Amino acid sequence: MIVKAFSSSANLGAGYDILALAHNAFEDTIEIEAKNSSELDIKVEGEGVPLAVEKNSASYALYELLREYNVRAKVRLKVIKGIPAGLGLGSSGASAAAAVYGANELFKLGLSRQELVKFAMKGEIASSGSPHPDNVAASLIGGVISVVNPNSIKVEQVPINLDFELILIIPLVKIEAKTKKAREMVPKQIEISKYVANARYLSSLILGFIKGDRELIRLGLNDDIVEKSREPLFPYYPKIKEVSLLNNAIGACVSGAGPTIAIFVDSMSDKNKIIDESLKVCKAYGYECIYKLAKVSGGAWIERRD
Ligand SMILES: Nc1ncnc2c1ncn2[C@@H]1O[C@H](COP(=O)(O)OP(=O)(O)O)[C@@H](O)[C@H]1O
Ligand SMILES: N[C@@H](CCOP(=O)(O)O)C(=O)O
Repeated sequence: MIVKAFSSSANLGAGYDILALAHNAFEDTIEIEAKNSSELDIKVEGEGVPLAVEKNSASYALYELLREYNVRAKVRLKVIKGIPAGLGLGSSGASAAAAVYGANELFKLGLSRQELVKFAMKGEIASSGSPHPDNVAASLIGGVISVVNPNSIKVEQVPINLDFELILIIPLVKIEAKTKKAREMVPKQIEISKYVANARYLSSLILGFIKGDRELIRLGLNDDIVEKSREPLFPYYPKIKEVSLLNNAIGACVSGAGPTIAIFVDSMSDKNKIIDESLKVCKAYGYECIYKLAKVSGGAWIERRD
């Protein structure tokens, strides 16, 4: 069986560990097949990813799912990366999402996409040390998702009533254990005024998506807490955001834990100028960046069943 899942941008605006968006910028592919066996055994194959079951987000998630449902089988799991890892594009989350989605079909477990989030998110323990559900939920379910409850895992799709696309500004860097480091940078305590400002942004962003209100989305694509605390990882971000807004972008935010920047644009935005100016900002800060256009995408899918 061949399964695919798209990349994602998490932490939209002030939606840290809450709001994420699946997009068709890149996709991961998982090959999964199983033979009968008296016990569960998973063999990981792939290039450029850890091959130890407990170190690969896809096999870690798969193991948790199959153990929970007492599946005894010899499973071959091949991870074929299309999403560059460590750049804030939900790379670890996408293959975990594809792995559990494929296993659910292969072993006829009958779980919903929402129910599979609980297992896919465990895969993020392998990649970042924390089971954050946002990326995997977006890659599993598609669209824009909001993690309403991380414990009972309640995830809802946010209706999107504005036509927009993304310009992803992607620095070609390698930050070892990037998301793990980025999560350690988030403050444990904040002033109430910062909480209220971020709650306003989040409210504005979600209302903007639902009402299709460009101005509300622009107001909502801000974060005074997490993005600010992680800025040393992407010093070019404030300037990229400034030049994007000057050229009539809807707004911009850090994609996941970065270093990629997601710029929301529509027919009113000067896309070419935003791309040119943003790449110049990258250079000015000493980074080599590429850009990728993307649209909101669907969730994981079965490419081939046999
Ligand atoms: N299946 C996988 N796909 C991508 N990265 C993985 C996978 N399994 C484990 N990893 C590890 O996770 C890290 C990348 O994940 P992360 O830091 O969350 O960045 P991102 O999700 O932005 O790609 C890398 O260190 C990589 O070795
Ligand atoms: N909410 C997470 C999102 C990480 O996204 P990634 O694409 O950078 O892995 C976090 O900010 O830790």
